[in-house]
Amino acid sequence: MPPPAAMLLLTAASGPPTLSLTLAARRAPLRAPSRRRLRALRPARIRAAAAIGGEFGGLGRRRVVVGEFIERLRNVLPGGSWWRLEDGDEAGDGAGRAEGSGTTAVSALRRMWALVAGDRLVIYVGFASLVGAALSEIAIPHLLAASIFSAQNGGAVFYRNAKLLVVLCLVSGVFSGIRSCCFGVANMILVKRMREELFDSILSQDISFFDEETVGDLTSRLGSDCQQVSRVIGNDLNLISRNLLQGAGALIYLLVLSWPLGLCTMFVCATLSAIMLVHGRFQKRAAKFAQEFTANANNVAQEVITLVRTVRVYGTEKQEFKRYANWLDKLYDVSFRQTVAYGGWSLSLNYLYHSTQVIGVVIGGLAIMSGKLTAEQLTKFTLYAEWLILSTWWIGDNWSSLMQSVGASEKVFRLMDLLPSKQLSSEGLKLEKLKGQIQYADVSFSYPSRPTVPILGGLNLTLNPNEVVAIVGLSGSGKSTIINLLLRLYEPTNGQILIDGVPLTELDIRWFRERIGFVGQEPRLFRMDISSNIKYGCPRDVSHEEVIWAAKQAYAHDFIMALPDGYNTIVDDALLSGGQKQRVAIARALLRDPSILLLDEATSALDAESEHYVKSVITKVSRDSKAKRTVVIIAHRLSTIQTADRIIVMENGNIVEDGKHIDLIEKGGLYSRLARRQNDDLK
Ligand SMILES: Nc1ncnc2c1ncn2[C@@H]1O[C@H](COP(=O)(O)OP(=O)(O)OP(=O)(O)O)[C@@H](O)[C@H]1O
Repeated sequence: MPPPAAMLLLTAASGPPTLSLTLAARRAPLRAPSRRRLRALRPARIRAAAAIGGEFGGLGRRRVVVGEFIERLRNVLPGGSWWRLEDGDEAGDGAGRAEGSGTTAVSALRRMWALVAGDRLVIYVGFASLVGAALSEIAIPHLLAASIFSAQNGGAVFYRNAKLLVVLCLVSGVFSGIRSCCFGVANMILVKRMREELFDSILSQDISFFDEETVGDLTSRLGSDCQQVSRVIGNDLNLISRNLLQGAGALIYLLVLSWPLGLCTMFVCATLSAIMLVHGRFQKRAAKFAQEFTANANNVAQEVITLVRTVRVYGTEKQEFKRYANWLDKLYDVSFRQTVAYGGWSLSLNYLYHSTQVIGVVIGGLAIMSGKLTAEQLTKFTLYAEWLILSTWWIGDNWSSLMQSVGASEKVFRLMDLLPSKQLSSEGLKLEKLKGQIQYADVSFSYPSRPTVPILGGLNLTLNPNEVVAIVGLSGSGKSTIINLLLRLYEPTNGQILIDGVPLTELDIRWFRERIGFVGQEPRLFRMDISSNIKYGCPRDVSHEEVIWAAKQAYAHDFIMALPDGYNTIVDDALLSGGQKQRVAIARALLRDPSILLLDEATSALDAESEHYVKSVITKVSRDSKAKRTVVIIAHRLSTIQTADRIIVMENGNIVEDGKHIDLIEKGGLYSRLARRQNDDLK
């Protein structure tokens, strides 16, 4: 029997099933339930008995052992605390978040239907084939028994039955093939749409959303959670419908054949269905926990692999392995309970299945002896009873799998339901020309993830068109935040930003961003060739010559030409030095020919010579009389901004000085102290 899906969740995202199962098993040897947990769960009554045992010797100790055993037994029996996943056990600390809104199977299926409704024809054909296959299959046991017993008498009836059997086998085979194919296709469509919608929803969230969500969590939702849902149509619904039809057919046949025997079988099936519902509900809850633990494990893996150089240098491999293995242990724990529950479900099935056969043979045998039933009828009964029980089993099996998928779909749908960032959905103004005047009017701001920490308090600042303004100040004083607000990555909590006199919130944000060139503190590159990295996001078509021009302006051309494939060399974040990445980012910004150029520590990773050249390029570009632009430069190295028209000095989210280099030096305030310290450092 297949392992429950939770055991494979991790695998779906990160490797072949066997590998992760082995890993999980190696990390956490079989244990049920853990002693540590049982000790924690042991009631005060037993602890008191233990104390008494200490005082009164052997008899007391034996009572404690028996008491412990009974308590353990109660915990692992159905309804015991071991099955209550929400309790403060090992699974609990990460799973508080696993508690969902309680999506029901019906509402989850309705959502899934909405995703595939565009291709409903495939599903209709699948269902039609399903009915065809089920009807032809349901007649097979009847014909089988009839053929065997007609063979005793020989002759035409036997040959007719045999011919019918062949035809039915063929028909059911063809219909089954079409059914599997159609449901498989529908399933692929479902997963594809689900991933597309989820990715689209994630991409359209406000930036503050990404301050709170982790990459591992989100990729888990896109990877393993969507994969888990992928079995819904292809497997679960398909097989549940088929077995419902076949089971109903078998039940009607049994009741017609012999109603007392039919009722007996019905009773067994009702018991199985009740167990199935309880089991399904448990699997749904467990799936949410497994999903949460998988996401946490993915988070750790993602973080550690991204920061592998830091891990290696600080020698924390073992520590990180433990952090990862800790989540695997939790995943193992919950999967272990799922497996035990599955075992209980199989045990009930086997027991009830064989009981039905025994009851059928005993009651049927008595009926044959009393002449109320023929041997042929009893054979047919046995075959259909078996069919009915197995159908119920399949329904139960797929029901629990369906519940796991519903559990996994909850978070996916919740993410899909998040409203997109307003700035992406609203149409705004497009000015005839962006002159480049920027005005911060009484702007206050706190990051949404830390709403009680004020970063800017009533900032008033006007940058004139074509002005080159440098912002300096101590680390953490809010310099980058000013740029983040201008880029509308965050919205001010108070006040507003005006561009050419128009509130930034009223402008079409795409139009505005197209006119901005931005080089961040730690520019990141996409895994594609250098030329595409330079062209990235450029709102107009650009020729290769223009790309080379921008690269030359940013002093990137020489190092690019030294790479194996020149401009066609595939690069990513790890394949270039910090200074090289910065130069590519500067080239990217210059290629846009922006009206506003924002440079946040754009020269911090450059060597002295490149910095000198890039500095002159920035000065040249910002003073280009043909292409006038407003330039905002954030810099720690004050030598890079001495020629700026204005220097703004920030301290604790406020502007404390504003003027030209020479004036600020003479003033003897924070700027001159910073400049002096840097000069002293150079001596
Ligand atoms: N996404 C964020 N969420 C919460 N707080 C943030 C976020 N980004 C920055 N901060 C906080 O806002 C404050 C100002 O940060 P900011 O990056 O604007 O400073 P800065 O002057 O540019 O610093 P540096 O010169 O070191 O880059 C800091 O205290 C920082 O911890």
